[in-house]
Amino acid sequence: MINIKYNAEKRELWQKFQQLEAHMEVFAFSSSSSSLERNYSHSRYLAAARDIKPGEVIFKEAPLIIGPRLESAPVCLSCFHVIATPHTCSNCHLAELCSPACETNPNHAGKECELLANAIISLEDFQYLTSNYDWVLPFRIMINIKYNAEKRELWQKFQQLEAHMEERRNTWIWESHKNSVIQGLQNVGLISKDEEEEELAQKVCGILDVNSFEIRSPDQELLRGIYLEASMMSHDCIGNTHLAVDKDYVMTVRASLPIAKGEKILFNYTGPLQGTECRRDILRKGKYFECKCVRCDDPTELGTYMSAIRCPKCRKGYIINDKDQWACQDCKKKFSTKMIQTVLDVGQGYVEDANKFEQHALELLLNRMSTTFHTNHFLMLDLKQRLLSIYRDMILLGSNMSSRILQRDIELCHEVLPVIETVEPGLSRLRGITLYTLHLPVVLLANKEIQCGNMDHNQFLSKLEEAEALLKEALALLFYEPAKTPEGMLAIEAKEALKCLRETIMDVKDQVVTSHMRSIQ
Ligand SMILES: C[S@@+](CC[C@H](N)C(=O)[O-])C[C@H]1O[C@@H](n2cnc3c(N)ncnc32)[C@H](O)[C@@H]1O
Repeated sequence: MINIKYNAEKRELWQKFQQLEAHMEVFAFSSSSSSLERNYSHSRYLAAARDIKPGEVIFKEAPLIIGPRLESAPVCLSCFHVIATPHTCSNCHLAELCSPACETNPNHAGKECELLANAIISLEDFQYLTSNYDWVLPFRIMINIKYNAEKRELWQKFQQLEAHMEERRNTWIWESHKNSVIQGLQNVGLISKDEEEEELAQKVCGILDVNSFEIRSPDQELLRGIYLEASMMSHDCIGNTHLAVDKDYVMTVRASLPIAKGEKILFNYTGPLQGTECRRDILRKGKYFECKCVRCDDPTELGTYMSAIRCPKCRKGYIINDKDQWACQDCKKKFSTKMIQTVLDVGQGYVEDANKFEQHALELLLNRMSTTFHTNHFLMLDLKQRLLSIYRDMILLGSNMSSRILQRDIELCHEVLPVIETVEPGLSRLRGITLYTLHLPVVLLANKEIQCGNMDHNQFLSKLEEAEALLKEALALLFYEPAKTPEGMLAIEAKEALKCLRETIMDVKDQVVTSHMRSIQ
């Protein structure tokens, strides 16, 4: 300690010493379903301690800490509801809350409130602290975990999370945290201008950036939270887990696919419907590694062609990226990354502008973009998802939709389902939502057809049974969603819809039997 740690000249050696393995926590997370392992590069990961079936709970975990994201809308620092009418805490005169009742909420009351109350700050610092949220989570980690003797063990576990300090040092993110978070912590008197304290604060920021999970507040605003065990899951662009966070922010990690004993427990750190370049970029810039999973290694993205562009030369083939070279699969013409990026940027621009488009304009755009992009291209999937959500809302609001639009709704569902099944196989929230969405036009169209006399009772019955099978499958997938989340509420709706549909099916079956009896009398 005296020669290395407290010797400013040996800062680098102290850092190297600290990075040596101490085996502090090797068995700390071991449970009956998962164990903590290390790979050849000493990076830690979770592995199955036994064979795990889809739907089985691997572990449940409460967050170590939660707080607003770096660029959050104004949320109450106590209850995380979006602030409608701001209320400044009457004790610290700094924290923005949503009501006086939130002053006593333990998320803010106590040490945090006291420290902020005693901070001597300038008007400029005050303005910064009240209009930014980036300092809140590092601040909470420091006061609640680091400076809390009862949480020494948790602080040690937190400190052992990957921070990628060397990759981040002196980069834009390092400078940005220095000018915002670190200054914020200094302003409220939590850390001094000492180099070692700044280094520690940078480490806290790095750990938060690399390991936080995005979670949703009661009104769906995104927050970030640290889950010590869950953060040990490695990434794969095809995960084998299903994560759900309930209203108390407790996370349940279930197997989404069968996981054999010894296999890694994996979670997709990015979105399932993002293209390879985009996923790799997020992982490179935010998690500091190159993904080498089977999906990233396959230029066709497991046959989905989610990043493929139509070849402007032969107009038959698709341009895909094989080992950093974009080329048409058919005519073999090569294209520069710059040109592909330009095409993507233009497409991205159209999709962003389409944010407020209504259904007709979105359909036109989708049609226009289909001359450039593969039907499963991630930009096309984005538009298709938006259309599906518009059609779902129209049906649920009781709009009178034509048979043509209902057919189109069914067609879109059938276009996106195979992609979802490939990139998020097994227990998939997205598939559950899409199956629920699909059953609606199937029922409505069948009702229209029988009313117009285009369908007999047997055909009607078989369509209703098709919708019943879709709903049953949707329910089996949405069953794991915590109540009070949008997906949990959809699961309740799906359960009700299934009950009604089964009653209708019974009635129709009675009618079929009655008409059959009549016909033979
Ligand atoms: C949330 S942490 C996971 C736990 C971490 N391995 C540890 O030892 O603390 C994320 C970090 O793990 C590593 N990692 C996760 N998945 C990876 C993968 N598929 N390939 C390479 N590194 C990975 C990266 O360093 C990444 O920044």
